[in-house]
Amino acid sequence: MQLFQVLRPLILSRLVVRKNCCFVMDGILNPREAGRFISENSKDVFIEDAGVQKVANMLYEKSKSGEFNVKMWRKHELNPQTMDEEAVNWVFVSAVLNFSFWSEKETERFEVRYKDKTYTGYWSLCAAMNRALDEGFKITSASLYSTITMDQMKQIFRSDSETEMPLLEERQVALVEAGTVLMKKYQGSFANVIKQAGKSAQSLLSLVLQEFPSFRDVAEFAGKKVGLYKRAQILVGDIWGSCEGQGLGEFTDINTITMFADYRIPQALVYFGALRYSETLMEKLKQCHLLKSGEKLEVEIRGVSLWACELIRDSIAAKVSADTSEDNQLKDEEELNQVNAILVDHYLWDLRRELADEMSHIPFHRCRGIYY
Ligand SMILES: Nc1nc2c(c(CN[C@H]3C=C[C@H](O)[C@@H]3O)cn2[C@@H]2O[C@H](COP(=O)(O)O)[C@@H](O)[C@H]2O)c(=O)[nH]1
Repeated sequence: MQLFQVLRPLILSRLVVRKNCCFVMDGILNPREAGRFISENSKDVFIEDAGVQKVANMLYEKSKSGEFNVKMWRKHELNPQTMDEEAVNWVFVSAVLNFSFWSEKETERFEVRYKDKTYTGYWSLCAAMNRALDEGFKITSASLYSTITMDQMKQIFRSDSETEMPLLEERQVALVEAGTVLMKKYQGSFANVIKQAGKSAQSLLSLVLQEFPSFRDVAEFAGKKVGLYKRAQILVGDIWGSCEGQGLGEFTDINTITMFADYRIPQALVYFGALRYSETLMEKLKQCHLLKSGEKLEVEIRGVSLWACELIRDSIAAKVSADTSEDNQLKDEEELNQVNAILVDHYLWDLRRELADEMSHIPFHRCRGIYY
C-alpha cells in the first residue's frame, strides 16, 4: 500500500480541524423558512393542494390506528435495538454516510447481502455497517473511523453486485472529518454531543452544523441563503427514533424538525399529485439529466417538497383537532402519536419503496453530492 494511502487519513484529519471554522447560521433561512421562500419563488415546481389533502387524509386515517408513531423506527431489522450510546453512535455514522446511493441504471445498483437478504439504496449502507460489525470492524467507533483508510473503506463497503458504492472517497473524507472532531472534542461518542444540546432538537441541529462541516447543506436561491440540512435533520430524527423519544432521544422541540430533502420524497409527492413539475423540468428528469448541487431546479425540487410536507403536516393537525370521535386514539395519546414532519417523511419514504414499481414512471432527480 502506497505511503500516501496510509498517511491520507492523518493528513485529512489535520485539514479537518483547520476547516472546521465556526459556521454562522445567521442570515441563512432555516429549513421551514427556506421551504416557504423557495415555494413562493419557484418557477418549475408547484404544490397542488388537492394532492396535499389526499396525502394528509391517507396519513390521518393511518395515524388513527395509534400504530403510526416514533416506535416505528426500531421495527426495521437493520436499525439498532438497544436504545443506548451504542445505538446513537451507529445512527451518527449512518447519518455521516447517508447520501447518493442512486446508480446510472436502476438495474445496476450497489447491493449488500446480509443475513440472507439483499439490500440496495440507503439500506445497503446499513447492511454494510452491520456486516462490518459482525466481521469485527467496529465501524461505529470514532477511534477507528477517524483514521479509516481507503482499503478499509473498500472492504467494509464492498458490493455484492457488479456496481460499487458511489462516492467512496467522499465518504472516507466525511468519516475522517466526523471521527476526528468526535475524538478531539467529545471523547469519541456522539452521546456527548447530544448531552450538550439540553434535550433541544434545534440546539442539536445547530451543534451538528457547527462541529461537522459535511452536514452544512446550504444553497443560494433568489438572493437568499437557504439551509435544507437534510443529513443534519435526519440525524436528529433518527436519534429520536432510535431511542423512541426517550433518554438520549428525548427532545422538547422535535416537532420543529422538517422533512428530509432527499431525492425520493419528491418522487412520492409527484406520484400522489401533491407536487407538479413544469413540462421542461419533467422532460429533463426523464432524460436522466444530471443536476448540479445548488442549481435552481435542484433547490426548487428539494425546497418545494419540504414545504409540501409542512402543509401536509399542518392539514393533519387541523383534522386531529377537528375530529371529536371517541375512537380517535390521537386525542388521549397526543404526545406519542402526534404526526410531525418526521413521521410524514418516513411514511412517504417507506411508501416510495413499497410502491417502487408503481412510482417508477416518476423520475427522481439525479444530483451527485454529499448532502442527500
Ligand atoms: N427523506 C428521507 N430520505 C431518506 C430516508 C432514509 C432512511 N430513513 C429510514 C431509516 C429509518 C427509518 O425507517 C426511515 O424510514 C434515507 N433517505 C435518503 O433516501 C435516498 C435513498 O433512498 P432509496 O433509494 O429508497 O434507498 C438517499 O437520499 C437517502 O439519503 C428517510 O427516512 N427520509
